[in-house]
Amino acid sequence: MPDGAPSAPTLIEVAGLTVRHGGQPVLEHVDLAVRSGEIVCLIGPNGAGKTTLLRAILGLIQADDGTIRRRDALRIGYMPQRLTIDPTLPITMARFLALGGRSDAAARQQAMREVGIAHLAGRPMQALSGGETQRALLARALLNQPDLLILDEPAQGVDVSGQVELFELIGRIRTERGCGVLMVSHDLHLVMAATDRVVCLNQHICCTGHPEDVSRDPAYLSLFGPRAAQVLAVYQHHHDHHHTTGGDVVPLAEESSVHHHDHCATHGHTHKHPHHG
Ligand SMILES: Nc1ncnc2c1ncn2[C@@H]1O[C@H](COP(=O)(O)OP(=O)(O)OP(=O)(O)O)[C@@H](O)[C@H]1O
Repeated sequence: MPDGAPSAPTLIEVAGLTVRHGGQPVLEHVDLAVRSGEIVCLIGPNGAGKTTLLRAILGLIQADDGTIRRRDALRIGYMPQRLTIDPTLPITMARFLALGGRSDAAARQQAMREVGIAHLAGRPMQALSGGETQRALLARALLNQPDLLILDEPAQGVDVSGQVELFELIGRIRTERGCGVLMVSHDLHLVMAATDRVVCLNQHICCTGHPEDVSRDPAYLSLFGPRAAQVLAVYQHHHDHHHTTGGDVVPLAEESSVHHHDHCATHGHTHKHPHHG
C-alpha cells in the first residue's frame, strides 16, 4: 500500500505560492510537498487554479510570490490536460512518442508495454479511444524516467471502468518505479483507492488529508455541497466563505489526517455525515 513515508525524500516543496493573472489572484499562499513514492491528488472546482499550480511547479509560469523547491536534478514527466495534435496530420502512436527525439526506441517500447498499448504502436493517434489516448500520454510522460509524474486530469474522456483501471495503473507505476505522483482529478471517489493524500484547492488550500478522512469531513462536505455526500464527485463547490490572507497551512509532510483552514471549518459543521452504502 501507500508508501511515501515521512522518511522518503521530498521531490518538490511549494511554500506560500501566489500567482496572479491580470492582477487577479489565481493561487494564494499555497503550500504543498510531494515525496518519493507518494500519490497526491489535487481536487477543486473548475477555475480553482489546479492547472496553474501544476504549471508553476513545472516552471512554465512565474510565481508572483512564494518559493518552489525541486530536488536536485529532479526529472519530471508531465501529462497535460489535453492532447493537441493536428487532426489532418496522420501520425502513429509510436511516432507520436518519438516526437521531441529525446528517447530511444527501447524506452518507448518499454513505456508502451508498461501502460498496455504496445499492440497499438502502428495505429494513428486519431483512431485511438479516449482511454488509449490517455495511456499514450502517460507513456510519453514515462519516457524520461521521471522521479515525479505530474498528471493533469489523466482520466478525462475515459469511462468509469476505464478510469478505475487507469488509476490502478498509476498506482502500479508508482509502486514499481517508486516515483512520486501529483495529479489533478475531479472525482475523489474514483481516486480514493490510489491516492495517499488529497489536497482540496480553491485558489487557496481548503483542506488536505487522507482521501477517506477528507470525504467524511464536514468541511469537505460543506465545500463540495450535498452532491458530494451522495457521490463524492467534486463539481458542486459552493465555496462562499471569505478568503483570508496570510495562509497558515499545516506542513503537508507532517499530516496523518485531514486538516483544513479555520475559515473552511467555520461553515459546514451543521452538515450531517452521509451514510454510504
Ligand atoms: N494565462 C492566463 N491568463 C489569465 N487568466 C488565466 C490564465 N491561465 C489561467 N487563468 C485563469 O486562472 C483561473 C484558474 O485556472 P486553472 O486552469 O488553473 O484552473 P483549474 O482548476 O485547472 O480549472 P479546470 O478544472 O477548469 O481545468 C481561471 O479563472 C482561469 O481563467
